[in-house]
Amino acid sequence: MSQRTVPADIQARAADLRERIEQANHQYHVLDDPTITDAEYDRLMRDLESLEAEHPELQTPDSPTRKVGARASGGFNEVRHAIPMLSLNNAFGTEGESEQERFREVAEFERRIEQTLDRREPVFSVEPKLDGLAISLRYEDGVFVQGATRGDGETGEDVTANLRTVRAIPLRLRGKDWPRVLEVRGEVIMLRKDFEAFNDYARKHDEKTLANPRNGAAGSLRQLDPAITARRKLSFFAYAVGVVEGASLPSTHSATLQKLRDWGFPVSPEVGTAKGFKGLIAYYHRIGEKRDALPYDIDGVVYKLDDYAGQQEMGFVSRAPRWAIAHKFPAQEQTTTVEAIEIQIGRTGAATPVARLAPVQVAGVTVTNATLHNADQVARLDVRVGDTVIVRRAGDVIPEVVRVIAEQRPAHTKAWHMPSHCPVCGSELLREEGQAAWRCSGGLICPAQRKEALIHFAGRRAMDIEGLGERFVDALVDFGYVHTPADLYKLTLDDFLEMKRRADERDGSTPETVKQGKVATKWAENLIEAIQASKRTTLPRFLFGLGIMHIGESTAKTLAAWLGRLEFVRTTPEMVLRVLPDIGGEVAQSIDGFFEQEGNQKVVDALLASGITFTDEADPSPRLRQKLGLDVLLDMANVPKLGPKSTKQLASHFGDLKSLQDAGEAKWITAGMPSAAASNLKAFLADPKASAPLHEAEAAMQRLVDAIPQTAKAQTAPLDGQTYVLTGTLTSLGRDAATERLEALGAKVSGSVSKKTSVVVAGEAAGSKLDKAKELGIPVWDEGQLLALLAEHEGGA
Ligand SMILES: NC(=O)c1ccc[n+]([C@@H]2O[C@H](COP(=O)([O-])OP(=O)(O)OC[C@H]3O[C@@H](n4cnc5c(N)ncnc54)[C@H](O)[C@@H]3O)[C@@H](O)[C@H]2O)c1
Ligand SMILES: [Zn+2]
Repeated sequence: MSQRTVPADIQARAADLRERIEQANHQYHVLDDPTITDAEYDRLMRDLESLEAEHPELQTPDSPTRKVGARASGGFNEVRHAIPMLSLNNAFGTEGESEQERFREVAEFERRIEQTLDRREPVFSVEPKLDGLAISLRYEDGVFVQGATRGDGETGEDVTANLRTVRAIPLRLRGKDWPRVLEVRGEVIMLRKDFEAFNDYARKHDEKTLANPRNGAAGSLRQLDPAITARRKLSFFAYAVGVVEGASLPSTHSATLQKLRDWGFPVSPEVGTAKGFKGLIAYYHRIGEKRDALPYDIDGVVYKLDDYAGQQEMGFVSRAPRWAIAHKFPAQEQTTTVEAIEIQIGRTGAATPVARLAPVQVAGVTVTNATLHNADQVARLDVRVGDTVIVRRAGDVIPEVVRVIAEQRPAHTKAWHMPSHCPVCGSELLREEGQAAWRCSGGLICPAQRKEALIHFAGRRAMDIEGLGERFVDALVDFGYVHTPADLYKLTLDDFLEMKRRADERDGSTPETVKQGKVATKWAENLIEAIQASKRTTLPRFLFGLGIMHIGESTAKTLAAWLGRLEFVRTTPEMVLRVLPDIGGEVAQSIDGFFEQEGNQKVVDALLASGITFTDEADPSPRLRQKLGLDVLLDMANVPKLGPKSTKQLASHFGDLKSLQDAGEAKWITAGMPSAAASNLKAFLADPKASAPLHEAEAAMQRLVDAIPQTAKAQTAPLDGQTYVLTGTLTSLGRDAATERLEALGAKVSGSVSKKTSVVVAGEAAGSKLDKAKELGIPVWDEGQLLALLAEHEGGA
């Protein structure tokens, strides 16, 4: 056999390439789950092609170099294509001086057509090469009857039901002059924005993400349940026709595309015509520059000889026409290795894991970092330092790691975990329940969050410093005038004028001070006045302004209402904070953690030293007495077998921890405690590590109770346990004031109506909440009724 003339190692290489290509084809075309990048696939294919060219004896009719796609077996009916759906030959750029050299393959393609047809500078249809899935749509008497995938070019899959859910595909043709039978070919794609939206959702809900839009399109179209296809937004562009019966088409491809537009098919607006090699390359550059801004992924452009007579004459090779070629762009996905996984802290404190990569060219740009989005995504992909990964860069989206190539993982890698502390400021990283994102808790002291923290601090609902907007905060921080909110109170008129001058200079605008002389200092005087005025504030505003994680306005109010003074908010340990209403473990931990941080303590001290005073500081609420005590402490201890009944008994017998401990096990049992629980409690108290927080909590409780004036009765607030919902415009009171006053009386104010709502107060133009209230039979009041309630109780408080 002639094969014997080919050296064994070459034969082995060809066999190896074929196997790898077949495997990749199966992954890509049948499973919609590629394991190598297109760039790598193209390299394998090129290697095989050149081996086969050098050793023609190696060529076999079933070589992947001669085949189109793959025959799928996905549970769909088969559709035979009367006219085969072919592939395209590819042209890649190479190194070279002139464009003729760099685009040698395109030049050869064009020259060959010139020579064969004996025509100078033929006209081509030039089109973006959409990166999706080729399909064929059959229309009979103007009605869509069948749609199929390309498959192996001869036989595809019947995906009619799924295609009917793609909006861009007309179910009925427009106009009248269409052929009785018309087959339209084109690409089903997923727009980048739909792809991003799909993945955003998946990452938030801890579901599998799509690797890229082409995968999204192919995977979605080949779902057995059309409802799933309908939910994934797919788009379509037409670029060719197949079978045509009962009418003749124009004589050129470009005129046919115009007809398709008239009949209601979307054709890419980037499609045009060009003359000769120069025209082709000009188009390539033009679309290349536009590539990032296009709403969809393209992996190149396609040049097609425009007139059908010429196409006929050029004919076909095994798997592709000779009258067309795909000119590829640099690939949007490449493989590289992960050198480190680091954390980046955003303006709002969000911690994003970022992969540091061995530098790699992706879509024409050197990429050294890629986002991993969030900790869940790292876990889902199981990205590790040392891994070989596929990186994708498309459009203006930041490059991202889309998958790990598991087979190439080196030995001894370790799974990655979110670090416990912020790399910028050292504060703890915390995660909100049910949220994918981790955040740095060092709001005030974290340089990464400085600007956002200042804007929050100065905000209307916090310290309310009018006029201190984003632009000034940017400048104050960038030029080093302000590091923490406390620095604001030290700023002088000269600081502001100087800062503004530099900001204007940086923005390239003419400084107003120069333009208008003295008058222009008024704004700075006003700002300083606003800063000084903000010193007289309320405790909830101040607490909210500190930007402690999880502390919204309402939690700030709860803290102030129960603990009374900043001093107590600062010193009450987590365990005790938890007994306050609506303050769960996470919130308590966050408050405690914040005030334990030395940097935060310094900032708060500096703020107080600058003269901040609270108009509403008060004694701790007398209601606290009921919430504190030995029974509550023992509850916190979580001693096994110690139920609420024994806790109560012990508390009433012994009063505090010390008396309890002094009394000893025997007396506890006499006091009614089960012996098993007693020995557990004994062990607990004997272990200083376990019981220390309890002692600390008891001391904090004592401080609070001591601060409650002896005369104050342990009264409950008049509206305790009631929930109000405010809706519409409250004209005489305003919603904020109404909320504040209701809460001061012990009521809860909620944003949504539920069965637990006591009353809905409806102002002007109240909307859906009113309907909901009626539906649930909840009393609806007007503003007058609310005012009457407030007057009744506020007088007596
Ligand atoms: N990563 C992998 O494992 C893997 C495996 C197999 C194939 N692939 C990718 O697929 C390519 C080969 O697949 P192929 O045979 O479909 O070839 P192709 O994608 O290079 O070219 C043919 C296809 O281009 C598409 N196309 C887009 N715009 C077009 C237009 N305006 N006019 C005509 N066609 C247009 C059609 O779907 C057509 O079928 C490879 O180069 C590689 O990029 C990747
Ligand atoms: Zn930080």
